[in-house]
Amino acid sequence: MSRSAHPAGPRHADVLPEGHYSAPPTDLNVLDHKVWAQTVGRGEDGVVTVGGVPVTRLAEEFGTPAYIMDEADFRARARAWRTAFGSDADVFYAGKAFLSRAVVRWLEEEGLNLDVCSGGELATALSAGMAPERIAFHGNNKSVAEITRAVEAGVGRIVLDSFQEIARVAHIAQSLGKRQKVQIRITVGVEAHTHEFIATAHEDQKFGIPLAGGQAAEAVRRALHLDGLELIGIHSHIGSQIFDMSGFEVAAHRVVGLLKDIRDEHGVELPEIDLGGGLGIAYTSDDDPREPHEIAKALGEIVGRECEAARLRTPRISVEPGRAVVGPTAFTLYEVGTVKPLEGLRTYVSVDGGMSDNIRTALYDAEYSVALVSRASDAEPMLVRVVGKHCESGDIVVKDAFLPADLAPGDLIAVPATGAYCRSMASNYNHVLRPPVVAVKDGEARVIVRRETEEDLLRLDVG
Ligand SMILES: Cc1ncc(COP(=O)(O)O)c(C=O)c1O
Ligand SMILES: N[C@@H](CCCC[NH3+])C(=O)O
Repeated sequence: MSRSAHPAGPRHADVLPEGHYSAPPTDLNVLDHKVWAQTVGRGEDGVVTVGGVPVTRLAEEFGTPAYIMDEADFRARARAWRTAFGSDADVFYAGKAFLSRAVVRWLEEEGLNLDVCSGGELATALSAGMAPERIAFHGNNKSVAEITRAVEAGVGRIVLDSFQEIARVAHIAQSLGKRQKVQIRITVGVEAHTHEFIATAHEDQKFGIPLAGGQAAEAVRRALHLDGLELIGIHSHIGSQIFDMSGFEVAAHRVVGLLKDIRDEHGVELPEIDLGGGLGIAYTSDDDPREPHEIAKALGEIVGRECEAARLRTPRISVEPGRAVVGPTAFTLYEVGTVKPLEGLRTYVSVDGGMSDNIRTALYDAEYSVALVSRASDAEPMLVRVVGKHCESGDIVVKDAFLPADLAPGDLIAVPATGAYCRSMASNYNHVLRPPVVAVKDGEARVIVRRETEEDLLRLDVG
């Protein structure tokens, strides 16, 4: 995710501080569709529209800050994954990226399944009418209550993450008189090229059972002999926001290797493998994401080739994209509150949200871009840091970016590519109310997750 510092042109060369900014774009009014949702555009009056609706109308009707989601774009991306993987594979959307009942319905209509990783996500899916057999249940520490609910509901699979969980799920299923379909999540020992907090396939982290030292093989041995379990496959998820395909390829190779060992030891050919999510998206114009059909082709080829060499029946593949489906489909709309130029440094632009609606910059040093969306401007670019309203100097939304020098309080600015892991990781820090999610399509806008109110906040405070 790193970018190198560029000389920023004569106007800035003598005043720019150390940083990781690119040169200012030649025209700040242009919106790059690498990072903006597909139906976003700038009208003749300079106001940005999405799904045919001007952002000024959205701000008036729904307030700011707000996450604005392009429903047509979400559906198109979901469909692109479905089409790329075809009928021999399953696509499980990872609900942790962003989940709401409307999203569950879109997924069902577009033919995607759903990965949930908590009782809350499971409850959301079930309450929206998702067929339980299309749900995969994840997590490294599912509670007994969560497992019981999932087994009772009849989820399509539970992904087992530890030896204790193998025994726990078997016991719960058996006591409910059921045989639960399960996969075992293994750690393939790949160092994914991403931020260390979101890499999950190296050995020294909490997820999965290591392939190393025969541990995964031992987990399979146990699962195959427990009456409450039907072992249907092996799962691997190497991390998130990954551009380099080689990690996925190594993972696929090692998972197929384990299938072969299982066949050789037990005479059983497991019918499925899941290769997780993790495909990166463009947060800035410097990022070059891979397309679903590229990953489908690469994974299909490697699994097919290796299974043929091992004389294994090719298992059904599944994948779990989250960010790559929903990330690019939304932007966060903010109103500018104050504009504070710091001589020789940069201009601090304070917005009406911050780290409570987007923690990713503080947590992962993530990079974002930003644009003035309530009007066009021909003013010179100025180097800005977009910050929130929280009592924290690390409350940064966009670390280094350029906005027009005539930016003023009351202007609307928007940060694109905030569909994934922003609303789902939002907090009430400083008792700030979480923003709504507004879905826009064909000239219509509707709230799919409403803005939190002070009543919502106080309802929980029962002391
Ligand atoms: C098991 C599992 N599957 C899928 C995902 C989705 O990842 P991403 O949003 O990067 O596609 C995650 C999160 O990293 C995960 O932990
Ligand atoms: N929440 C992370 C990714 C973790 C994905 C879940 N395993 C992000 O915002 O990038």
